[in-house]
Amino acid sequence: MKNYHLLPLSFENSGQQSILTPVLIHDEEDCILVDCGYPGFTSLLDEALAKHQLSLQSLTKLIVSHHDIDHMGALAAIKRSYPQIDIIAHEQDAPYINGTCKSLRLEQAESTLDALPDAAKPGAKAFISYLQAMEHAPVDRIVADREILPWCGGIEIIHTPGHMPGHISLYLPSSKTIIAADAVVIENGVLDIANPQFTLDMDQAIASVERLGQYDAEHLICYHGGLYEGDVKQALHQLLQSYA
Ligand SMILES: O=c1ccn([C@@H]2O[C@@H]3COP(=O)(O)O[C@H]3[C@H]2O)c(=O)[nH]1
Repeated sequence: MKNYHLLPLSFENSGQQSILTPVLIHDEEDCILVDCGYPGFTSLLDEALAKHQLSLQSLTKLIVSHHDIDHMGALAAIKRSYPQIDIIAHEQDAPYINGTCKSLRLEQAESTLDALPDAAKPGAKAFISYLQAMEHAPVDRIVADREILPWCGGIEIIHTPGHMPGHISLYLPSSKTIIAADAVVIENGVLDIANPQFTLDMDQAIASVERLGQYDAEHLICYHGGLYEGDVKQALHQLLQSYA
C-alpha cells in the first residue's frame, strides 16, 4: 500500500531551474516529512503540501536524512513555528543538526578553499558564509541502523554513510519503497552515487548502495532526481558494477 507522496520543490539556483524532492509519509495519525529544503523554503513546502490538502501545520514528525543545507536549511524555522513536530535523525548526524558539532560540510568547504583556482574562490566563500549562517534545531529523537519506527505501517532506518557519516535512508515495507535521500541520485535516468565532490567517504558510499540492494524494493526515491523509473534492484546492482 502506497502511503507517501513526493513533494517536488522547484526553484531557481544561480540562474538554473533545480528540483529537490522531500517525501511525505502519512496515515490517519501521522504526517511525516523527510527532509525540508534550503533556508526560506517553508512557503514552497506549504505549497507542495497544499496539493495534498495538508500544510506544515499538519506535520507530526520530520526525519532529517543528514545535515546538508539543502536537506535541513528550513528546519529551524519549521520547528520555531511548529514546535510540536518531532525532529528525528541518526545518532551520528544529530550533533551537527543541533549545532553541538561544526558542520562537516563547512569543515570540508573551509579546508579545500585555499587549493581552489582563483576563479572558484568567490563561489566557495559564498557557500562557506551560507553554511555559517545556517540555523540549527534540536533533535527530539535519535535513531539507529535497522530500527523500525512504528508509524505509517513501519519505517525502517537504513544507515547509509558515505555522503556523510550519519546519513540515513528509509525503507517502507508496506509499499516496498526506499527513500534514499543522497545515498544515490538519478542523473539522466541512471542511478549513481551522489556528486563525488560532496561524498565524504566513497568506500562507505559504495557499501551503502550494496546495503540498499539487499532490500526487497520496487520503488526508490532520490532527493536529487525523484522517483526512479525502472527495476530498482537491477539498477542498484548495475551501479555497483560500475564502481567495482
Ligand atoms: O555552492 C554550493 C555548493 C554546494 N551546495 C549544496 O551542498 C550540498 C552537498 O550535498 P548535495 O549533493 O545534497 O547538494 C549540495 C548542494 O546543494 C550549495 O548549496 N552551494
